[in-house]
Amino acid sequence: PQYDWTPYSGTESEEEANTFLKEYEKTALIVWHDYVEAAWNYNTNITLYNRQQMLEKNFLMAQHTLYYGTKALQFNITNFTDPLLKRILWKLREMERAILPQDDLMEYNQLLTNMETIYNMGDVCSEEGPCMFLEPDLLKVMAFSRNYNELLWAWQGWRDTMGQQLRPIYTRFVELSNKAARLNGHTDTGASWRQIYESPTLEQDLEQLYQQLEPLYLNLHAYVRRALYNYYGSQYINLKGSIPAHLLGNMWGQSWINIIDLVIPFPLSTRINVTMLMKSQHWTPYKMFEEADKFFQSLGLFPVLPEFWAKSMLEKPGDGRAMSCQASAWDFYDGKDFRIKQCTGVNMEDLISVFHEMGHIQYFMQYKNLPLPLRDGANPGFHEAIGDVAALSVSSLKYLHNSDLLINEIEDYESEINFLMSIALKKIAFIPFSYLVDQFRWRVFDGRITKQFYNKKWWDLRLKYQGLCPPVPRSEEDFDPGSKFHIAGNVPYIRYFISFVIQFQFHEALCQAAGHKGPLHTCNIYSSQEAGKLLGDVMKLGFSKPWPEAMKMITGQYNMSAKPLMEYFKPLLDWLIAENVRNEEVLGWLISPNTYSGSAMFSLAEKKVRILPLSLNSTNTVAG
Ligand SMILES: C[C@H](N[C@H](C(=O)O)[C@@H]1CCCN1C(=O)[C@@H](N)CC(=O)O)C(=O)N1CCC[C@H]1C(=O)O
Ligand SMILES: [Zn+2]
Repeated sequence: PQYDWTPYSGTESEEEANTFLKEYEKTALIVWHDYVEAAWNYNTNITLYNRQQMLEKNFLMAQHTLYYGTKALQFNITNFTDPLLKRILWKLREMERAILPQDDLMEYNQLLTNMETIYNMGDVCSEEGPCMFLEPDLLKVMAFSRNYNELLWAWQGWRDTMGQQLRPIYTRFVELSNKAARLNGHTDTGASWRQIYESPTLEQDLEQLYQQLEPLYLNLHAYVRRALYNYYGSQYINLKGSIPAHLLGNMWGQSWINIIDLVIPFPLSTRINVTMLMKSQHWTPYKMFEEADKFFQSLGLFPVLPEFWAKSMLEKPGDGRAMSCQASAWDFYDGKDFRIKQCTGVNMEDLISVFHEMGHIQYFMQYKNLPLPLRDGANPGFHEAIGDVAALSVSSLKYLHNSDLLINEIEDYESEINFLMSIALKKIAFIPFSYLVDQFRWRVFDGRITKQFYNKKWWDLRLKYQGLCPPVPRSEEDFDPGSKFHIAGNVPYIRYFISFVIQFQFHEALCQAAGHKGPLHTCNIYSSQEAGKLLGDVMKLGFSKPWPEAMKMITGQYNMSAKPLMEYFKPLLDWLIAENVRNEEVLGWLISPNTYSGSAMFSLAEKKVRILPLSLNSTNTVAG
């Protein structure tokens, strides 16, 4: 497109603004599609050529964003009446990196692509055997090894590979990111990330939700710490302390589902081993995606389109190419091309991931006819929640039984607790992690965390919220946050914390619409058109209304609430409290002096042990 930089007078009418938006839309569709296509080619096949193409297309897209964003600023929208027109112009004004001077923009994109490339091509090598990539090799070790030192090898190896390389790049990246944020009128990048939620009390609201959920986490943490103590012994586990971060079955300790064999409450009762049944029934990745597609159709929602099956990458190709295996969903903004890239394995954890990604695809399809700037979730947490809401039904014993993924299901108390534990190991364990990632980044962006303390502050937050500690001393030569995809790839993370809270609100509302009777955790909304309509109507809104209105459409209330989540896990919390009382557990962990090698930093010893009134029904916490 040719850019005519003559400024508007500021007296333009709404009609002229609408003409402007039509031109914007026509050109944006082309420029965005070209960029997404190039990004897809790079992420599915990392070569120098594909990387160069992606950088070029990103640069062209940035020029387009800068031109139309600058023009959008010249309209005097205060006297406009059309709310949608005002909302779209408001959205266009946020130009993010495109506002940077060209050399800064080039550097910004180089830094970001370097971090992504390092992350996607990172591997850990040892004397014997081939080098291991993160996915699936190292993730398999973290999930299935029960050898303390083998787990440490994978955990430390990945951080050694990632940390030292990413630290200098990330430090410079933060500077440029903040420069762009300030040019866009924000104080820093974190402020511009939070603005999308349109809520002046966002941080307080989130802290309040966290406080409500903390007792659930503290009880799960104490119970799992006991189980790990029983397995690994007292020389590795301190029953009053934090848990070594590499023993939870996951590279980041964000989901504990893989150690269910060590923590299952009633080992002799119904053991859900969906993975084993999927393999014995010869499931394939393709069938896993078909299962998810069928689920959404059963709700009266859209089936995925032919392009999805033709153009997605549902398995890692066997040709040894370098690619990003982090599962992701892609909107090509042409109303028919929507894809998923996932290195899918035939197992339950990946089936849940399939539903998560297919939730994004469903959202893309539902809002595909909206003006481009409104093709987004009501807020990013909404986009993350859709697939997980479906997965809550799919994980239910009823659904698993109907799809022959569960045999001899006995609906007794013990199998109920076993079931709730399996869900809690994913959902409750994730709460503190998903909360702390952007607590860290907001502070890095606003300067409360300065670059010489990146790693210490990261571990302070990991200790404070997750009650995890590094199994070996860490120093400021390391950059452990960089071991996580979303930090290397600069993808905000608070959206997942929000999703994990609101998905239970959605689940409760959809179960009610589906006429479900009985405890929330037994609900399965499969084939409920009523539930599907609620969800579909909200997705069709896209970003056209502030998210509290979308929230009200589904749940009848405007705000986020932890109640449905607490309600869902109530039977488990009661069991956990009783179990922890019986074992005389100390809830919480010592915030002991952390010794850091290298720069020999010491943090002040805060002897803060949380002692909870362990009465059976109170779940409030009192800081000791
Ligand atoms: C496995 C999942 N992959 C992300 C997702 O699906 O959100 C990918 C990578 C980052 C963004 N993304 C997208 O696909 C976006 N295009 C979606 C959109 O359109 O907004 C992921 O990273 N998850 C899921 C649970 C927590 C987190 C994790 O694994 O830590
Ligand atoms: Zn997602």
